[in-house]
Amino acid sequence: MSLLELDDVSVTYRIASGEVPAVRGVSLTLDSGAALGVAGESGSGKSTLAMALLRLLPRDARVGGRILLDGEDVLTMKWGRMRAVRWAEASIVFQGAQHGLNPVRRVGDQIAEPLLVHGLARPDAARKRVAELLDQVGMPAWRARSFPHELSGGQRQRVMIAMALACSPRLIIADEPTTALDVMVQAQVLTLIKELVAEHDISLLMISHDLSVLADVCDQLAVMYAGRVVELGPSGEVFHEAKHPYSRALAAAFPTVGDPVSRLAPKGLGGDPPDPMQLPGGCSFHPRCPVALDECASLDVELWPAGEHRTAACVHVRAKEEAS
Ligand SMILES: Nc1ncnc2c1ncn2[C@@H]1O[C@H](COP(=O)(O)OP(=O)(O)OP(=O)(O)O)[C@@H](O)[C@H]1O
Repeated sequence: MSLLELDDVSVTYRIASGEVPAVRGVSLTLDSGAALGVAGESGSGKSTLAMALLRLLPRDARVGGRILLDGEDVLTMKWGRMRAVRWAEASIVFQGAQHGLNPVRRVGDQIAEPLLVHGLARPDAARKRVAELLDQVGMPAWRARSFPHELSGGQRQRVMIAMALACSPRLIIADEPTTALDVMVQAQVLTLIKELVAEHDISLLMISHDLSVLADVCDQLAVMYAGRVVELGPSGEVFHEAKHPYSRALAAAFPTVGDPVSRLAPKGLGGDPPDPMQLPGGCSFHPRCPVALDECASLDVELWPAGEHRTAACVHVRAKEEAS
């Protein structure tokens, strides 16, 4: 059964000079207990999509489509219900924990806050739960008394994860949870996320520009380009044998040391992602695509079946499918 279902979700920011179509017609599902990764370069709309899920976008953002969390449409929820859902049913871990934590409050108080606000524990029980949560993220209980500036980047990110776990949500959205960390700490935090998700049967929607990280943690991978999903499928398959030329280039941009598959992959992408206010006609990727055909300048192909449980939005995939 799907815990999260996105149906034709779009997000447009209204700014002084016009409209920015940041997310365009995204449909995805995340099953209970599963992990879905959303990959893409900077500006592809990943964070906008994540924020839309819990209605955390600024007022100038207009969201369309349907976002069903356990069958309930997030976009039409009353604010009271929305507040109850945040933390308790779905929580979010942001990129760079220094921005997510209050610098002048002890971390234990911050971890306890969602429990107290949602009336899930009285202060004494909340204190015990904080110690338990710190233990789960590999930190000693006395750290509850620390202020964020007394912790390392990795420890701060662990605190954010403890906060996200506090109310035992069914869904955690992790937006670049390890990007600001050095490689060793990144690996530790990723292992922690994997373990916690498996142990607590939590569904995970994880966002990263790094396909290799997502392939390691997630079951399914969605690759976004210019606000659209251009490829979707089991993560190992999308990472190692991507069907869309953009996913192939993205995978090649993060070669795995000693992995012959990634060494054979095409080189990283040239050029820049397009300005969403001036998207190229046809397939948005065609000006950067190494295998573009003339028709790609005018034809915007939808997601086509690309093997079992896989889809990709590319004219070559469509041609192969039509020929078979
Ligand atoms: N508040 C805003 N007002 C106007 N445009 C915005 C706003 N926030 C984001 N955008 C634009 O929406 C597009 C998608 O941005 P978003 O931050 O979702 O991308 P991203 O893939 O998460 O990038 P990154 O990895 O750099 O965080 C970008 O073109 C960005 O400039």
